[in-house]
Amino acid sequence: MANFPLPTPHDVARARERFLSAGEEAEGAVRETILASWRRSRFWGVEVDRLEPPHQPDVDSDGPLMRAARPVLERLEREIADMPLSVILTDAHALVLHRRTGERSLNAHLDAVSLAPGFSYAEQFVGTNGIGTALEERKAAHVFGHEHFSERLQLLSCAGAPIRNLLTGRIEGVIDITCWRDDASPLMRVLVQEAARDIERRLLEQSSKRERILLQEFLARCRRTKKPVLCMGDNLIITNSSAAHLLDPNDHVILRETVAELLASRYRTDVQVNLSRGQTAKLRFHRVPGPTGTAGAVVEIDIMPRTSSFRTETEPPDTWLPGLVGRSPAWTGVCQKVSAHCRTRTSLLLIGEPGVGKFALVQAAHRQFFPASCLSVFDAAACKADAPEEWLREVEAWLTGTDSTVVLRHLDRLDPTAMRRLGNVLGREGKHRPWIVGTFTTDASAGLASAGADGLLCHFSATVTVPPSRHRIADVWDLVPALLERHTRGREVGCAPEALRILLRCQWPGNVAQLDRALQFALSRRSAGGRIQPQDLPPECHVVSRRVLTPWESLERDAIVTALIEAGGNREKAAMSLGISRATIYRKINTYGIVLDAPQK
Ligand SMILES: Nc1ncnc2c1ncn2[C@@H]1O[C@H](COP(=O)(O)OP(=O)(O)OP(=O)(O)O)[C@@H](O)[C@H]1O
Repeated sequence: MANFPLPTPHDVARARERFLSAGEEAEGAVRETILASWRRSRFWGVEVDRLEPPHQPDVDSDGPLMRAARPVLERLEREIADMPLSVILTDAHALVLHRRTGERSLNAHLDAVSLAPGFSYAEQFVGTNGIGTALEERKAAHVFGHEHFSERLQLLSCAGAPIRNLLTGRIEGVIDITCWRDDASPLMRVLVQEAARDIERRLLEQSSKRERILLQEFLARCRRTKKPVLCMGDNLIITNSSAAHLLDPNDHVILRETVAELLASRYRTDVQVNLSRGQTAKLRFHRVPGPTGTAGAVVEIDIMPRTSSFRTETEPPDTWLPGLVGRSPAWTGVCQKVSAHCRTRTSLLLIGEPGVGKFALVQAAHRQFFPASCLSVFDAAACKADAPEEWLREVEAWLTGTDSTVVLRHLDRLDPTAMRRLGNVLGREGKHRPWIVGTFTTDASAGLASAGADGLLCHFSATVTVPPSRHRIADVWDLVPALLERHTRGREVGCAPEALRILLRCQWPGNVAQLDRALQFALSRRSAGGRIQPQDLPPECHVVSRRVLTPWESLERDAIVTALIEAGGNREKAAMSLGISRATIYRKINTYGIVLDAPQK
């Protein structure tokens, strides 16, 4: 508490005027927390005369925070009924989830300044205010009248208190009371702090048995290791201090998605991911069972020895198949298995996401072990759904009449009847015995294993799952030069270290095929030669999220990335060129996980 007289509203108004017009910072004329917040608001580029907080239509009005807060809000609302006060609850990003106001004119004014459900009152969008400033300061804040940065908020006073998850210490939201400037009282701050504590207690009670189990498992693992450890449940991510030190916000996005994917799939192994600062991390994944189903996962993170931008060449492992590159254990393991099945002509179903290299593996193994015989490829995409006989007849003729290799590609495209009939065909023994390989493409968003493949498994003697690129990201080191070489015969085109870093950070939902397309795109922009630079890469390389976008969202994301690159990374210029507000571009950059590393030329 300050032990000198608090500045009068008149002093504050004058200090604000001088700060805004001349950048003067009159010591003592305004509280230090407010001055710090004004500086931040200026740094964010918040416009004093324009108030345009970003809007998100889908607010989570029945999430854990809202459920815990509901009785507390109802009690407060009863207490303030008919008073010129508004009670507001936001999430941890200052997005308003709930507002209840005791007086009509105040209600209308709050609508006019968009302090309403679905709008974000984060400091970076609206400047100093009780909600955003409490989140920035991570403690209760009150902002009276002229202390607000924005002109449009001068008539209001507000007090906000952060609500913490007492298990994790993470801030879950803010409870705020807002009133007219002249009705303000320091008691508002006391009131919101009490309400925040009540909500925190209820959140703790509500936190399910699952979270407690998960937390115990996390603590037990942390006691056994000094390595970075991360724990993830439905609404919970906890890290130990070495993980907190290691990971930045972009890594959190990557890890959250990877762990969610592992939780959703039957895939149970260690995976590799590339962190945004360039290290490769091996994730040791431990599923934690809950009272019903899975409670979540505890993940130990091993940082692999750092390789420089130019990795040292080592001898290719004997598992390498001709024309294929990659030396991650996950990939060489797959090469080994396919080679073994090829040598013994064991019929094989290869399962994996689009573009992971299933067909390339069969081609390479065939070339390695049966170089003199032919490879026959039947693509199920060519099998007519209403008349599959023709395709099946042709397949059968080859299966029973040749000892070459027969590849049945894209078996996922067959409908159940055609699959059953193909099963019968595969069951009939022919005079010759070719090596039969089926490929089954799974949906990237459905995880590694797919229920659709189950019906086919019994018709093949073995199955091999080809892991997606994001789980063997170190292979990108070898893939980039190999794929470039394919498209630039005779032309010397390399990849600058900064561009390679971006390629290593990408999640590649379309796998090697997508990496190949990205390199072809970059080459088309480098027709004059020279090394590929970050700005040559396609827009999807500049994002860290792997959320599946609608076609419209992809177009929007690409337009924003392109505008940002053209504006040299300047968000304001990019927003202007797109004809959208600065607040909107900030929100979209967050939503799409757009990351532009260095200032772009
Ligand atoms: N390890 C690798 N080394 C070199 N090229 C690779 C490797 N893996 C994949 N490729 C290349 O990536 C592209 C996609 O591979 P491929 O067609 O085999 O994928 P797929 O898994 O069969 O895809 P889909 O299921 O979508 O048909 C091809 O150009 C292939 O040559």
